[in-house]
Amino acid sequence: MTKKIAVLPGDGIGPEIVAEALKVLDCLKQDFGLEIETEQALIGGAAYDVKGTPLPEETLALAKAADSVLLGAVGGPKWEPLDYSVRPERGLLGIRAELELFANLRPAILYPQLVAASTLKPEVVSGLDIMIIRELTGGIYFGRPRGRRINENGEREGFNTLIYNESEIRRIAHVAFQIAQKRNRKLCSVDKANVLECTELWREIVVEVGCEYPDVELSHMYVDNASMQLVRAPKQFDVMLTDNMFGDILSDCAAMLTGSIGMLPSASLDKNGKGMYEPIHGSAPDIAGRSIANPIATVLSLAMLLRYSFGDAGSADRIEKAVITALDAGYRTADIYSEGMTKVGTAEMGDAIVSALRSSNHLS
Ligand SMILES: NC(=O)c1ccc[n+]([C@@H]2O[C@H](COP(=O)([O-])OP(=O)(O)OC[C@H]3O[C@@H](n4cnc5c(N)ncnc54)[C@H](O)[C@@H]3O)[C@@H](O)[C@H]2O)c1
Ligand SMILES: CC(C)[C@H](C(=O)O)[C@@H](O)C(=O)O
Ligand SMILES: [Mg+2]
Repeated sequence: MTKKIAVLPGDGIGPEIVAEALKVLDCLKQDFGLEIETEQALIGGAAYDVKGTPLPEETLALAKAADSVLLGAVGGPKWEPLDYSVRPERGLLGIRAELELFANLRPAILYPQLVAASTLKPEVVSGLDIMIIRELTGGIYFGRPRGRRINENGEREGFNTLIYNESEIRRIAHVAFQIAQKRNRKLCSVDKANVLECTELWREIVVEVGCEYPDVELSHMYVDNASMQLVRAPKQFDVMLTDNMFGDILSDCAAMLTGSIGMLPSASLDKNGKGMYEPIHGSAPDIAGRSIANPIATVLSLAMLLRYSFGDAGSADRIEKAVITALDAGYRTADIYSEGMTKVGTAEMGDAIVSALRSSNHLS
């Protein structure tokens, strides 16, 4: 049966990078017979400009009705003067919450072709393959009360609430342990249990859930140390489990170990495995409209979509191999460029991936 993907390009570089992922999808449909239909809708700044809201009702309805969602990126200085409630990022947080996408999987893999682009020395980083599991619908991002007020001294105050209940921690911990079981049976839970009660509870629950997975070696690390260890000796990690805000920060940090933030895809899943897929980076306003953004994170997000939401590991593998072939051929967008390589723009990188995909069909 034909499956449907809701495509939400967003703003900034979002439409540029999503266009390349759609080229890859078209190739899979034409050359490999995939039966998938797509429908686009507005989100973020693009939606605000037309509809006055970053998450129009019809976008949410489409996302709910579709089998899966592919998203580009949202946000930028153009919308920063707006009230927080209608900023582009609100659209993204809103759709994550509405679809109950609590499990965010952010794999950080260093392709051998990009060792020179990593910020770390080859011997420290070669072979890097980490899976960061980030809780996505709770914690300080969503905790209440939140807001701004004038305090008793007449000063302005801003406040947010870091809150997790037991079941929220338990369900993301189960996801992390199950992923660890399929990988190298090593899980590091990252928290700030030495200071914050909320993450003290996090650690307690993770230990409890861990009793159900005796085959997984569980360790704990404070987030400040974890960020240092990530850039000192990242290969000590296999699966990392952490909360919403720490996961946001640690995944950007891990991205640079792989050469660029333009390389990291993500899957955000609900309890039934329905998901939304997006690169971990933002709308990159500094390079938007110049056709130089790296589309690989978005193309790899499409691969994750096919693997996790549609159970099509074959097509996902094909896309990942095509990315490797394009890198092998020396194509590099500016963010991953190193001497001797061929510098290309967003569309040329997409074309190189599509042509690698096509040739893999002729070879098979
Ligand atoms: N998922 C999302 O939609 C998402 C994620 C992060 C940030 N944002 C939003 O994006 C806006 C810009 O945020 P920011 O500048 O802090 O982070 P950003 O990730 O957009 O950009 C950070 C830096 O990385 C570069 N970069 C990002 N993606 C790239 C790509 N594919 N290829 C090459 N270079 C790339 C940018 O040019 C910039 O120099 C903000 O409004 C922020 O809230 C959105
Ligand atoms: C834009 C923002 C709301 C978002 C987040 O903090 O979750 C982004 O940084 C991400 O990593 O997906
Ligand atoms: Mg982020």
